[in-house]
Amino acid sequence: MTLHVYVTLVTTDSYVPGALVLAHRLRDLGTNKHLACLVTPNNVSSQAKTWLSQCFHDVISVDTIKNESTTAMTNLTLLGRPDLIETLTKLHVFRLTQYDKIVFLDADTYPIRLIDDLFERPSFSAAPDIGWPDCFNSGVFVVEPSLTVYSDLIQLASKKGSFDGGDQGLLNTYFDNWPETSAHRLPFTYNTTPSASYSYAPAYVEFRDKISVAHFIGKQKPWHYQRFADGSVYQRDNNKNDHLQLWWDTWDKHFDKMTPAYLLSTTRTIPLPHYHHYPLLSTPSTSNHPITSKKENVQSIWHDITSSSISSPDKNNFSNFQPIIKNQYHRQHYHHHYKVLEWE
Ligand SMILES: O=c1ccn([C@@H]2O[C@H](COP(=O)(O)OP(=O)(O)O[C@H]3O[C@H](CO)[C@@H](O)[C@H](O)[C@H]3O)[C@@H](O)[C@H]2O)c(=O)[nH]1
Ligand SMILES: [Mn+2]
Repeated sequence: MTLHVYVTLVTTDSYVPGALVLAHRLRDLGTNKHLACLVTPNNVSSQAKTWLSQCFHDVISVDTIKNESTTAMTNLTLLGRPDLIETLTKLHVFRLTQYDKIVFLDADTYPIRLIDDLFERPSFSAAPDIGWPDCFNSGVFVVEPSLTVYSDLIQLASKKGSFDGGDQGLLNTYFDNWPETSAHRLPFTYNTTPSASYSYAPAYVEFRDKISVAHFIGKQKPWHYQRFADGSVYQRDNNKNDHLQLWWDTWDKHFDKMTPAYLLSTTRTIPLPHYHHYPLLSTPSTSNHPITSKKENVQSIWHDITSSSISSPDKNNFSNFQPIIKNQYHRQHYHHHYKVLEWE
């Protein structure tokens, strides 16, 4: 029997919510395939591993592959994602020869429909990247593991490095004939990046019903969003993204009201999705809004939080709010991030 497996990767606790929702969603869509999650020993807590092992058939511990060269750091800075220093760990997927065929999915992907047909695609298949369609995006790919390819990739990483500092640059250098081989080119609907949909909005409207996988690329992940008391996701931009709501619907389906609180009380290291128990603190406006460019405004929001009359059992547990403000602030004003953290 051929062993077909969906594989994802978690190198930090901060991506655990993504992996949990992904596994549940794949099952909700009716797949009978095996589900596996790669985890690294350093930044994934044992609490997180327990949760993952309840959702995945296999939780496989792998070494961190860190790209610490100066060039890698420069390239990742160019990409605006210095946090992706460990994504070469994804290369371990190539050496999972205990499986015959793998559909790899980033922890920030969300299947819209059953995608088992991907296992019929040849190795190596991937979909174009929205930023440079002659490169593939490495958040979704189909592969037959091979130790030779794995060691070639490791060698390439140490000799030549990755042009973006992450796995995507390296894989595109290795599979450099990909843009010319149509059999290996998955439709963009298998790796649609709604967070970047502004680049061709009319196409997004025209083809949205054909989307198979949404991929929330970039710094802002679905589990970072605030929600209104009715559970709807709070989105600032006019470019509203329905997929975000679907992601949260899956979260709500599988994790009851008490789950996040329970998790937070047992470990404070997993930044779990912000539960909608908390209403938004203020109506969006330029002067009094969580997303603000001024330190003073952040301070005033902090004051709103600490003195608010919101009645919630966790009213005094302000640490629940803190990550949200950090994240929103980070997204808008990346360069001030560390200053703000210090200030907090
Ligand atoms: O702190 C981290 C960072 C990454 N990951 C894992 O690595 C994946 C890639 O990181 P992600 O934040 O999803 O990157 P993207 O925003 O999707 O950026 C692009 O660039 C990355 C680096 O080349 C590629 O890995 C992605 O597939 C590609 O879409 C995640 O989904 C997780 O599975 C973690 O577990 N913890
Ligand atoms: Mn991703």
